[in-house]
Amino acid sequence: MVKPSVLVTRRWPAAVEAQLVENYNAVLNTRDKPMSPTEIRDALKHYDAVLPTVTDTLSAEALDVPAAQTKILANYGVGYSHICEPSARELGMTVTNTPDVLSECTADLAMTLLLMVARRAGEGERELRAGHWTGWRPTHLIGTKVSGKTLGIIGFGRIGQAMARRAHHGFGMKIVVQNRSRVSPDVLKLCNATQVESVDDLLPRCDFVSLHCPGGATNRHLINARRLDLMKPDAFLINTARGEVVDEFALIQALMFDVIGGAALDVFDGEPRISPDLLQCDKLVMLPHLGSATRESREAMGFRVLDNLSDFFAGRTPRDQVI
Ligand SMILES: NC(=O)c1ccc[n+]([C@@H]2O[C@H](COP(=O)([O-])OP(=O)(O)OC[C@H]3O[C@@H](n4cnc5c(N)ncnc54)[C@H](O)[C@@H]3O)[C@@H](O)[C@H]2O)c1
Ligand SMILES: O=C(O)[C@H](O)CO
Repeated sequence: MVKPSVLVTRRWPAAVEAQLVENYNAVLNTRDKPMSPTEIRDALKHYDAVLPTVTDTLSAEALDVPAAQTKILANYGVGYSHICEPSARELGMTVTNTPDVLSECTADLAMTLLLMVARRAGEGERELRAGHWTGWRPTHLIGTKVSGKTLGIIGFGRIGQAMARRAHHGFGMKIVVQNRSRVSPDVLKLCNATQVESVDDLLPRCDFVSLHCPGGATNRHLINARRLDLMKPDAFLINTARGEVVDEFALIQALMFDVIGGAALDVFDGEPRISPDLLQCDKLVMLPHLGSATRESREAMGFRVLDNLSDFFAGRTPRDQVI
């Protein structure tokens, strides 16, 4: 039997690549450079499966391929807002993602960012490495206590709940959540969380606000100038969701004019390009999209893609089918 042809758009962990090559007629991207829209369109014409990541833009334009050979986009990652849903549907393509296996590690990173921005860890490290540390003193780099404070979580799905567990059970934080749909009382009870009706209700109540909703057009600029204004002047914003969820221009203004206390970002609008103005903000911690970047999660994400592919090619519904 001819093995299905599979294109992998980036380097993946070695053990997963080895399995892909064994099971499929797989082409790996040994250059590890993001594919251009033309390369993506070309791939859709020639491969049975394309395995993209967040760095590939599968826009309406890229998916405008009349005689596509590709029947499945098996995404490496849980967020799939880089794939145009209506176009994928129109082409009859199946789309899968890799939930769960990265939730704990992404929540760890969100907590890392929360602690770093509250305790001014980035500023401290920059000062020390620049050789500007003059020694311990009572007024040096005074941060904010985390324990017992109120954390607002926008998007109470897998990662939002993992974040709440860390904050509540580890740091005694009070949890307030806002989610698109109603959260079951049993789930709220696990962290003694309160669900509010809207983002506008949540923001003024919180000392920290952490974003865990998907990106895409619907959530673009969910956090804008008006909503930043609703936050407490000493509150902190943490974003490990998607860059477009926050209006970066509004955030820069809010940081420059002390509208909020600080922010910590793992994701950026138009990444890896970073607005030069963000680099000037001292009260900002920035990491290069590291949420799921552990050996364990990245391998598990790859094996989850393999599971989805083997279901699909065996004629079964993949466990992680999202489109
Ligand atoms: N930084 C990283 O490396 C990294 C890693 C993994 C995931 N992510 C991002 O995190 C997102 C969440 O992942 P997940 O597995 O928790 O997804 P999930 O589907 O389990 O949870 C998302 C939740 O957000 C809710 N939601 C959607 N829009 C909302 C809105 N406007 N207001 C309030 N709630 C809203 C949904 O109802 C859902 O409960 C992904 O889509 C991805 O973009 C980032
Ligand atoms: O959505 C995801 O899974 C991350 O952003 C990339 O791993």
